[in-house]
Amino acid sequence: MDNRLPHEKGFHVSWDQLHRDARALAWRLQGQGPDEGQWRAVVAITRGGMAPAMIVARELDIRTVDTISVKSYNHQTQSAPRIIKSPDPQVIGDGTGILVVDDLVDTGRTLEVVRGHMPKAQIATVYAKPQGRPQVDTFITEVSQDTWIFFPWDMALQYVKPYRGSD
Ligand SMILES: O=P(O)(O)OC[C@H]1O[C@H](OP(=O)(O)OP(=O)(O)O)[C@H](O)[C@@H]1O
Ligand code: HPA
Ligand SMILES: [Mg+2]
Repeated sequence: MDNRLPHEKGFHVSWDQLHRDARALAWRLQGQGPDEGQWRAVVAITRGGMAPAMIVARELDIRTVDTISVKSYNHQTQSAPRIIKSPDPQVIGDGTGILVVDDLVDTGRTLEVVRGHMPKAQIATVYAKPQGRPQVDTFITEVSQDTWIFFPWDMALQYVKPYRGSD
């Protein structure tokens, strides 16, 4: 057990679970926006933030949705994050009234870059690891730092061998 690689400690999230957790995030966020509880727009951090951002925008009735693309991981290896697509500056301004949504925060480096771009935005993720927690304003479920979260868009159903048996 202890000789497993860190990413082999897996937290596997189904579409159903993701939908439930993103809805729980929307429930937690409702009424917290700066303008009578509402936000002007949602900005999804692509690509993983797009599914939860859609669900949150639907629940909170936010019709303006933009994206920011931050590239840092190649599979499970991280390099210096950089913005490869910015949201419309006329929509986001300094981030006031903007709700930024991502699937998870791990080291927090992605959100650090996003915060630099929109200092006044509120940042929400569905899942959070301890190292990245200070970068998030609102999240739903915390998982340990040595757990790798597997999302439904990265998985497929497949046969699993029984614990006992010849093959
Ligand atoms: O807190 P950090 O250590 O910076 O990691 C968190 C980020 O890493 C993943 O995105 P990734 O860069 O893999 O791109 P993707 O969303 O397109 O899969 C995840 O969706 C977060 O955006
Ligand atoms: O645990 C994770 N799962 C998927 N993508 C990620 N990007 C950083 N950490 C993770
Ligand atoms: Mg991402």
